[in-house]
Amino acid sequence: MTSNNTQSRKVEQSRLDHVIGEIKKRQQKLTQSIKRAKTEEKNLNEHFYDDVKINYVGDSTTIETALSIRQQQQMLMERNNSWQHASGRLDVLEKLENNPYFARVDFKEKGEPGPETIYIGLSSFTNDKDEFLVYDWRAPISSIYYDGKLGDVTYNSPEGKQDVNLSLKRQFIIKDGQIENMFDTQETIGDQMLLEVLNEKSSSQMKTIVTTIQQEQNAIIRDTDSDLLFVQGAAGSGKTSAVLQRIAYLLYRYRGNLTSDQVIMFSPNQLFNDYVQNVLPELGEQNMVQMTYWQFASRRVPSFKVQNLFQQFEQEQSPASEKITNLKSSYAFFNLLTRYGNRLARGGVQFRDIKFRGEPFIDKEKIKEIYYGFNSNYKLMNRIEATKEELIKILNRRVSSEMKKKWVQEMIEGLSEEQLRMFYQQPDQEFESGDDEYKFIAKRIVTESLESVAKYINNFRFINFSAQYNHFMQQVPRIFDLEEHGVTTAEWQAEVKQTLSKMKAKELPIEDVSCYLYLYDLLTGKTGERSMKFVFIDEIQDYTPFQIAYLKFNFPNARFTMLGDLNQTILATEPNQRLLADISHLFDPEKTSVAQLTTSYRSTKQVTDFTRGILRNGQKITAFERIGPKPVMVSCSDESEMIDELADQLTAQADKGLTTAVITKSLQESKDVFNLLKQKGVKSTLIGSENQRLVEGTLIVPAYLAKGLEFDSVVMYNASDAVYQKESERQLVYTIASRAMHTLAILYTNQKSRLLGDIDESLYEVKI
Ligand SMILES: Nc1ncnc2c1ncn2[C@@H]1O[C@H](COP(=O)(O)OP(=O)(O)OP(=O)(O)O)[C@@H](O)[C@H]1O
Repeated sequence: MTSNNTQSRKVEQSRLDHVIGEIKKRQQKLTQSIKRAKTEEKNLNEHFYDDVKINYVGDSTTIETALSIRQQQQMLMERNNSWQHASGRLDVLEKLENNPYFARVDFKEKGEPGPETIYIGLSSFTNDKDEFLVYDWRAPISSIYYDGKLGDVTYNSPEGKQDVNLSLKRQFIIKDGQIENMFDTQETIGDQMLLEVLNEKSSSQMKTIVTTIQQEQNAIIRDTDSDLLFVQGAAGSGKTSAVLQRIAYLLYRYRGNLTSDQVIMFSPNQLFNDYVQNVLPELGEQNMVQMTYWQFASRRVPSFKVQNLFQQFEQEQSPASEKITNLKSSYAFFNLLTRYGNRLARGGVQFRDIKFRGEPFIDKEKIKEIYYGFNSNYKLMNRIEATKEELIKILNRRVSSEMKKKWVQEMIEGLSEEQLRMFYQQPDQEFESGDDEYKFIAKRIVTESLESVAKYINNFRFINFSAQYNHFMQQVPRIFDLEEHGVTTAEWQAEVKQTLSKMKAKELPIEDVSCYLYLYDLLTGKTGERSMKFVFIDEIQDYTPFQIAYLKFNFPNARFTMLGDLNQTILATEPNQRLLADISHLFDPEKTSVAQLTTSYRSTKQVTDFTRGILRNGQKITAFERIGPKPVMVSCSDESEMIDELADQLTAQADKGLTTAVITKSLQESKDVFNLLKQKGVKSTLIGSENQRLVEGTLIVPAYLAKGLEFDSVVMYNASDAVYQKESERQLVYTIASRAMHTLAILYTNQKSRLLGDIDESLYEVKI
């Protein structure tokens, strides 16, 4: 129902004018107080020492001086904090000024007399009398806007569940301080508003969805009970959107106890990081920490080159090595490593000599004796710490014997007067005798030289981690039933050989890097990043159970939100089938929630109905009623016709100012298409690496980089049967096609991929 009744619109506009007036007044006040605080800070800085009582006589006065300095510093800091806080607030007000709110709800609380009216916007705003003119969309009461139909509704407040009766729900579209449109709605969030939002063009940056959050999404956003919140959602159902608003919600809900650096989000690739980076700032919050699993793992092993996304996607694996990759990625393998780690308390740790000046200094036999000399109930962590302490003690004891060595004598003899003086504590240092001076210098030389050894010990370099990983792999057939996982001992041995030669060449396959890091952590007693409170993992279907278990181990105090679409696995690895079952072992079932999002908002009904047809055992996917053209399948006689067809389509799209992505299977094919188009004078941008930025216009992008993104129009290039044949590629085909918002074209030569064969013919047009 639309409420464009002129009278009520006038009333709303005049209320809006009033609120904007108040916001402007507040802005002025804040600007002045920032100015004042800045001037005060400047003055304080300039006259810092004027007000500090400096007195160098006697101990007590020095303390007084220090106190006085501290007080000055504190004042400075307070001024600084206050203007920084005020300027943060000013940023928010700037956002509110043009568009202070997007909704109004009227409701009556049980037992209260008249109905109350509240307005909901991006952030709260109160007038000088502390009356709320706007409520933050994250406030407990705002939930009724997203959750309830008119009538009785319940919401969660800090005091518990509250019942209210909702009598009006009004949505506004406000631009530059003017109400452009307003609707009254009975429903949770009126389709009309949603339609307006969804009909907009795509952009290279994701937008916020606060004005149209859907009820199921609201439940995900506001969940504060679960240790694990697992969101399964169809392509385009708003998983990523919901989760970004969830982060904003959590930062609001736990303000004071949670900062954005205690929230981390793992994303599928760096392109995606760029795509979502504006959402939180638009909501007035700072971005969380964001990285890919590859970045997370490879920064910890700087001496290795970790296999990247491109290599993973484009590698051809033999069936045997595929089986082994699956095994190494499994939860069973994670448990095996844990068991192996426990056994190391009894024997098997691989030590390395500690050398000094190229000579063995403490040999590995000695280190082993120390390490295993401690009480048998010592855990690995205590054992290594105690060993470290013992080795440092040995090091300290060796200083005096080392001082008598010939190299020290030679070194001192070779020093000029000036160089010698550099070792003095103070330039005019005096010694009782030449012998004293010699001893002093010798001690300094030796301690300085031994510093590198101390560092070596402190960094646990006396353990040879590569050899340890090798030892583990050699042990596997003895401590694990390989046959049960369909792997023969011979296959395993061949794999070990290959991994070792890769490690010699300083390369680590992605599945090995997690094992390697976990083993490292077990041995050194590293217990992860304990300060991280919330971990978000997007596209969870592309993670292996091992990686998830390792992330859980690495963030022991965090609550997890995992989002995924089990229909969109881009890397066709088998353990994903058991992903949910494996994950559930890691969390308390009482504290685990599973949410489903089934409506696809990204694509038109025609595109969604078509893409659903690609899936065999697809989860339930409902199309949102937004109408567009049917997808088109274009059969071309050969490659050159396919490029001609593509060029025609792109030219037509570009005229409409739409962003089109041409998605190919491999990077090489993207490069070829890009060059061929260039020859034809068609402008496009090749997205060949994760480090690029998304731009408007025509993009050529390989499938594995299109993950999580969306475009007005998608052309799936070369969807021929020769290219997409394997059943395991069905989800990849689905992922590609489901990137389209408004139009989708599929080009192929000869025969279209068999994976597109089951789609009902009424769902697409054919062009020959
Ligand atoms: N409640 C909503 N209101 C308006 N737009 C929405 C809403 N929910 C989702 N959308 C839009 O739908 C599109 C898809 O959302 P999003 O990328 O979050 O989906 P996803 O589930 O993460 O998709 P995929 O798994 O395919 O990457 C985005 O353009 C988003 O803005």
